[in-house]
Amino acid sequence: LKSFREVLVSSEPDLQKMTGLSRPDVQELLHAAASACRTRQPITLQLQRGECRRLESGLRLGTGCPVLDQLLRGGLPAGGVTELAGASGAGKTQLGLQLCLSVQYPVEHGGLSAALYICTEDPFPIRRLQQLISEQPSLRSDVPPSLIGRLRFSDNIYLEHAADLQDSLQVCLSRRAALLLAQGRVRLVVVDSVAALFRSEFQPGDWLERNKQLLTVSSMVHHLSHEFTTPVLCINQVSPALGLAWANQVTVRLMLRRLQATVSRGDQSSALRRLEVVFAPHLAQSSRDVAVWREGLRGVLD
Ligand SMILES: Nc1ncnc2c1ncn2[C@@H]1O[C@H](COP(=O)(O)OP(=O)(O)OP(=O)(O)O)[C@@H](O)[C@H]1O
Repeated sequence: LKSFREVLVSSEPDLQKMTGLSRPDVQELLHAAASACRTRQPITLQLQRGECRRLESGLRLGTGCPVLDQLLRGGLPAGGVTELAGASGAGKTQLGLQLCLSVQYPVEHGGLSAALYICTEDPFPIRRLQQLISEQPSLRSDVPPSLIGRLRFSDNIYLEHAADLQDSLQVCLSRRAALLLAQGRVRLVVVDSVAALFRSEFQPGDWLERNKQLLTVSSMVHHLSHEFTTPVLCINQVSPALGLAWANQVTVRLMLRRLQATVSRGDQSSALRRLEVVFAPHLAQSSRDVAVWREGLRGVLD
């Protein structure tokens, strides 16, 4: 062994064989060689689970429900892509609609501005949106009713229907969404759903082209979110159906599951759901039980 490099590129067992030294002595040799090569003192980083400074102080978009906001530490991060995954009927669209309303409140009530809602598969549920609007005073008892009365919710949701990937969704994201965000007219983008287009447009054999397109879409939403410090919510029916190319661009992944149990309240009943943080740099892996009521998605307290 003639150089530090030779020591450092050898494995512990090889060094033991070459030198006849004991394991602790070989470890000492490696430490000594590493210290001799180091020109600067090492910096110690303390990483704590659930702590991420970049998102720590950042702006959040509240959901309108204190239980969900507590789970999400204030709501959706303004600079990041959140994926909401779950089976059909789980209530993903309900949460997407609710966020389109909560974004319209003043910042002190957890809002930001207006919303852009991009539908790919199903038509936009306009009737349900109208019901959610009329039920806002019941959901948002924290906001003065006079303020709620002044908000013109349906005037501040831009709707787009993107029926295919390249001609519609990519054009919508790169042109219309970018323009609305640059003009400051919108501060939330919901895509409902990304997976639907990939499911319908690609056969299993087209994986290379599929991954290429996926990367294009995922980097587009990522770019929009960071460039304009805007929360982007991507609703997907199954996850992680889109694979690694997609997963790498998502900041937060949430999963909404419909459970067997039912909960009742007055004349209403709802299937119990569980909203779970699958991963997020600033959140612990945790969950809350929720129900879908006339006024929207709300945490169910024990
Ligand atoms: N007016 C309402 N009052 C109470 N609950 C409602 C109301 N409208 C819808 N829901 C609940 O929301 C469910 C549908 O949720 P949603 O459309 O968000 O599902 P999803 O997860 O988006 O499904 P998909 O992937 O098929 O679009 C219904 O099954 C019902 O339980």
